[in-house]
Amino acid sequence: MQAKENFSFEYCRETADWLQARTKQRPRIAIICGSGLGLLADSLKNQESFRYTDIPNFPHSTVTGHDGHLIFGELQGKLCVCMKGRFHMYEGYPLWKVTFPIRVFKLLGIEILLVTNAAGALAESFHIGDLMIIRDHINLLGLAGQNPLLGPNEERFGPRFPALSDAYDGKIRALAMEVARDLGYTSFVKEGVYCMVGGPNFESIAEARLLHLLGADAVGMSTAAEVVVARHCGLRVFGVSLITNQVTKEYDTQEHIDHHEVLEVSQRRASTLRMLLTELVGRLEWNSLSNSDPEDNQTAYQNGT
Ligand SMILES: O=P(O)(O)O[C@H]1O[C@H](CO)[C@@H](O)[C@H]1O
Ligand SMILES: Nc1nc2[nH]cnc2c(=O)[nH]1
Repeated sequence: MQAKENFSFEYCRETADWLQARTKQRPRIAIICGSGLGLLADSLKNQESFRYTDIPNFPHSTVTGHDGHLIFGELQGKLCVCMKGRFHMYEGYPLWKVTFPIRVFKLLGIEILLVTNAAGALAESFHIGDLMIIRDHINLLGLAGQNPLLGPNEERFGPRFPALSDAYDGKIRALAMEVARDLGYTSFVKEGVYCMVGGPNFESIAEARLLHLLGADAVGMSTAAEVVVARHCGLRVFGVSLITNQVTKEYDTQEHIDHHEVLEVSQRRASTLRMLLTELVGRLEWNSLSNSDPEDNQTAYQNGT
């Protein structure tokens, strides 16, 4: 149990206010770029960029492939805020800090969170370079008691006991599949279950076999904790994993995954992932996804109000 430090509403508010005092952009979509996947952030138009080290209360990126900038801008005419680099528990951050930006996003008016990550394949049918739309997750840390929502519940964000049975938005997943079909991506866009482990080591053979037996199709060291916090505060979530490696499940192999290989594949496939997400963002229709009207915020920004 965290004793002293934790999320507080005021702490998140301070960060959100700091950002809103420095940009007139009022996005409703937030995107988290996984390892080596920052290309998407670079393609935002009318960018306003903030270094994590300058943002009050924000953790700092320490991992190669996680640049450490929060970028506001437009994608397909829609205002977005993009984390070019995320935080992981293995960096030494408690999970409430790993997921701190999600609650800041909520206070910024974000309604939809798009998460990306690099992940290793456990399913035999997955290949390096595939994109896995996340249907569900196994939050291994959460099951073991390491949850970002530990501690007193902040009712202004959400309920004590949030449901997670519909964590990954069905409508957005269906739309993404439609986009994949239209782009001719169906041969390498799959759906599956992502498992979050703590890292930083990659899996032993026995661990890989266990995770596969548990129903995981891909494994990584992020995302599920972010999604727990996002769902707690009512954000709609879409997630996609880029399969950067096969997780070894056999003892007679000489293969050894390393982070350079993960980054090499991420960077090689980043433009494909960017295409899928750009097209998806372009097709997100607020009316069919939520009850509120995005025009309010878009107009406010365009008028400079
Ligand atoms: O999940 P993202 O941030 O994409 O990064 C993945 O890549 C790193 C391992 O190479 C780990 O941090 C793993 O979680
Ligand atoms: N835990 C884990 N994280 C990854 N991130 C990218 N590939 C992997 C992997 O094989 N295992």
